[in-house]
Amino acid sequence: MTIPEYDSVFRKKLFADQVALVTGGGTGIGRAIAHELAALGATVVVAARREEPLLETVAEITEAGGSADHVIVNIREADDVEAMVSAVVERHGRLDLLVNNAGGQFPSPAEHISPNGWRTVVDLNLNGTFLVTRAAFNAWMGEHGGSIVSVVADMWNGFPYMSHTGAARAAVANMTMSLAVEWGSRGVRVNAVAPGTIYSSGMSTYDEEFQRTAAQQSSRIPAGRVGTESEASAAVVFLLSRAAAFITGETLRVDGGGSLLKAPMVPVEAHRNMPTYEGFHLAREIPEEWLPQA
Ligand SMILES: CCCCCCCCCCC/C=C/C(=O)SCCNC(=O)CCNC(=O)[C@H](O)C(C)(C)COP(=O)(O)OP(=O)(O)OC[C@H]1O[C@@H](n2cnc3c(N)ncnc32)[C@H](O)[C@@H]1OP(=O)(O)O
Ligand SMILES: NC(=O)C1=CN([C@@H]2O[C@H](COP(=O)(O)OP(=O)(O)OC[C@H]3O[C@@H](n4cnc5c(N)ncnc54)[C@H](OP(=O)(O)O)[C@@H]3O)[C@@H](O)[C@H]2O)C=CC1
Repeated sequence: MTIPEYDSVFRKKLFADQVALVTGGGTGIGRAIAHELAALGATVVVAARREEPLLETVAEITEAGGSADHVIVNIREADDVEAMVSAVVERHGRLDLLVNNAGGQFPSPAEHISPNGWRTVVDLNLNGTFLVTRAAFNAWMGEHGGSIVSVVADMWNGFPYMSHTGAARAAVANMTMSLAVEWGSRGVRVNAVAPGTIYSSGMSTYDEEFQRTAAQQSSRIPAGRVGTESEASAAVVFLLSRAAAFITGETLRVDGGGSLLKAPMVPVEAHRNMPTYEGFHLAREIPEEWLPQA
């Protein structure tokens, strides 16, 4: 099958002569970002643990007329990360753009997350993101400038049943602000994109029940639907580009307005387990009909 070039809204040579590293670039949102950057002239290196999806994405980009390459990495391993960034700079001579897109988690009530499960998700989404960011700065960007975008998540009102990832992504948003301040004088911009529910290929890594819950999110999104991989990619590409030259330390929500609603992602079970406080004996008692009905 012939692969058409990515139909980006941005202009063709926006990233000509620039080198981009996209972690998790073999699948889903990362793959869309890799395609879009390549269509806009960047040489793109995609990196992840599984080689097959990386090879497929590289082949697609090459077929579409772009320039791409891959590196195998586990971003949770500091040595792997150093080797990845060194390989990019050795092979391509520079590293202008970094997209920290690799990430993931599993749904679970907090009390059932094992210590190792918590550590694994925090290691991947927070520590891994830091390791890659630090390596890119030390190997190239600290001296030559650059632009970094990390993919986080809609965690502003907490992330029930994915509390590990909520904590890790909030920490990345905070780290984004710190690094924007520390590295501004080195010509490095640091931003993040927070997707809401995106119908990405990553959704099929979850079981049917989770996917059903995710599909039902449309009713609590002002846009009336979930998002596409391209919609997440466009926001990342904008923040990487010169059009965002005066934006740093920002986390841009790409969620169709979903994070503005107070409605929880999962309903609260009806219960009467939260005792009231009445410090004043003349205070009104909440009447029966205002309490949850069985
Ligand atoms: C019902 C909930 C709310 C619904 C809301 C709907 C709204 C949708 C919003 C969607 C937002 C986010 C979307 C996405 O991010 S899309 C997809 C991104 N991709 C992924 O998430 C990839 C899938 N996940 C994983 O690959 C893994 O979860 C992980 C990232 C953790 C990588 O695991 P790894 O293979 O390295 O880890 P191990 O298998 O070795 O396990 C390490 C410890 O973690 C425990 N674990 C792993 N999976 C689970 C599980 N499903 N449940 C419980 N525990 C798990 C595992 O047992 C290990 O711990 P122990 O050693 O103690 O056993
Ligand atoms: N889809 C959605 O609704 C949302 C997605 N996100 C986030 O967006 C990002 C992209 O997700 P999406 O495209 O949907 O899902 P995918 O599961 O397709 O993407 C996750 C990517 O991360 C890579 N990855 C995972 N662990 C590691 C690791 N230890 N080292 C290197 N690479 C790793 C995976 O490749 P491999 O397994 O080969 O290593 C995969 O390519 C993720 O961070 C995700 O959590 C955030 C909010 C909502």
